Amino acid sequence: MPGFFIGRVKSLKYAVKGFFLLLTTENSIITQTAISLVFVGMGFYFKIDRVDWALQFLAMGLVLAIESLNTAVEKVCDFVHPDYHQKIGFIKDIASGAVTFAVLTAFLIGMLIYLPYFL
Ligand SMILES: Nc1ncnc2c1ncn2[C@@H]1O[C@H](COP(=O)(O)OP(=O)(O)OP(=O)(O)O)[C@@H](O)[C@H]1O
Repeated sequence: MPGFFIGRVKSLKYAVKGFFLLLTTENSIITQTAISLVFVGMGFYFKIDRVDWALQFLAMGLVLAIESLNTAVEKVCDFVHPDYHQKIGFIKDIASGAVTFAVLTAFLIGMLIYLPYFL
């Protein structure tokens, strides 16, 4: 049983390490984080309500999580096959497509929250 808990703590340690690696080394994640912070600022400026904060954080988390997985897929592709290959291109394209789903969802949530303030 103690082995189970030691294993979980170690997994958490690696997860936190990966979190900081993404935030400090990956330009796409740094950019998405900066955009998220702009929306946090907008949330304070327009005094959005609790549900809108929750939806906004959900949208930000969704985009950052999918973008992080996309980065991992790109790294695996580049590691296993650094040269050009049609299948690698296809895999990278559909991984980016997953990011597009998340970004479109976040865009719709952003519109629903902020559009009324501009009308
Ligand atoms: N080895 C490859 N073989 C075939 N096509 C590739 C290969 N590498 C990249 N591509 C094509 O180029 C696109 C961009 O790939 P790339 O790895 O540069 O990602 P990116 O979107 O520019 O991400 P990042 O800016 O985070 O590196 C892919 O979606 C794919 O269409």
